[in-house]
Amino acid sequence: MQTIGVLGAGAWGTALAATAVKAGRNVRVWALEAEVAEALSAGKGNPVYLPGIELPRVQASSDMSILADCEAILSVVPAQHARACFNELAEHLSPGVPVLLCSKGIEKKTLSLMTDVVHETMPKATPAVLSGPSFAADVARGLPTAVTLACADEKLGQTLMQAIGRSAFRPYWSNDLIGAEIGGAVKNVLAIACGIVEGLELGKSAHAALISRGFAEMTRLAVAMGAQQQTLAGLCGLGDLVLTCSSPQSRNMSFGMALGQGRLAKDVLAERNSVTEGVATAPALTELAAREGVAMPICQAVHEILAGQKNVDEAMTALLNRPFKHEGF
Ligand SMILES: NC(=O)C1=CN([C@@H]2O[C@H](COP(=O)(O)OP(=O)(O)OC[C@H]3O[C@@H](n4cnc5c(N)ncnc54)[C@H](O)[C@@H]3O)[C@@H](O)[C@H]2O)C=CC1
Ligand SMILES: O=C(CO)COP(=O)(O)O
Repeated sequence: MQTIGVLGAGAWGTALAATAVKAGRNVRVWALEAEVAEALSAGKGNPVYLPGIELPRVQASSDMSILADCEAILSVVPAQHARACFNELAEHLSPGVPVLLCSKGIEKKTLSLMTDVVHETMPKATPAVLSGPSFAADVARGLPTAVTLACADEKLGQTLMQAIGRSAFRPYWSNDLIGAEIGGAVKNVLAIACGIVEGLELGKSAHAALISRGFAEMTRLAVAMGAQQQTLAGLCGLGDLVLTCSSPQSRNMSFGMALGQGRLAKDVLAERNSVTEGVATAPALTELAAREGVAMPICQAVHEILAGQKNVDEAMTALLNRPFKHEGF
């Protein structure tokens, strides 16, 4: 597998393109913005979404035909834009090409996971999932990182791992796509909750309790949707939850911190050009949890705050006054 396409040139798409180049691949990138594509093609990196990071020259364009003939595609567009992008990508994709889903979210309108969106829009593509604790800036700087690469076919999984992996970027194979997807999507909503706890200065004990009880929510939903429980204990579940809930480098966590400090969601979001995936995933998760009959009180509290149904203090009081119960998942 020599030629890799990257759909989406935000911070993560850029970091993954850099990784694939370092792993020895030819890399072609589709960027929404022509100026981003021009900068990437000129060897100037991505001054809009990942400034200050060097990226050796890649072929980039804002015309999606650049991805035709790639042997694998890394999809790194925000979850709410994936369907529209895949509809366009379908015209350029050869049958059977693996599409490695690297974004973390659930489609709000349909409650679809990204693999579902691939099946619906590109039925001949082979979906796989890449998810785990990995800040784009860390990966682009070549700092050590490990991620889950979930793919139903182990041989194809090995091929994809060889294509993009290297010593500083270590993929681990799993056959559990649903577990990998749910882990990545839920941790973003929980990171907003952790940020709120941090912004309210409720202390590290509350923070740790939230991570543990949030992990129980993530696992419950994933298992109800057919995932293996052990997947959630891995990089794409607990690993990413710990990373994202522990650092204001996370957009979701820093967004939550701002809410905890009394700022309005719309004001914080208006200041950003980057995506805060948990904002769209929170309402989707609340609906999914109801559909699957699982309790996700922390994620629901985040949704209620974002929907203006409760303020931060009311949501926190409601969580703290839930009945005492058995600790299990
Ligand atoms: N930044 C990170 O450290 C990591 C991000 N991710 C995931 O990767 C995905 C992309 O995030 P980032 O690369 O950080 O994005 P970003 O926040 O750096 O940039 C936003 C991206 O959204 C794109 N965009 C905006 N409107 C669009 C539209 N209508 N159609 C298609 N694309 C559109 C922009 O072109 C840009 O590429 C998200 O799902 C995120 O959760 C996953 C792991 C790490
Ligand atoms: O997914 C990430 C790290 O694994 C990035 O998290 P944020 O989108 O919250 O910055």
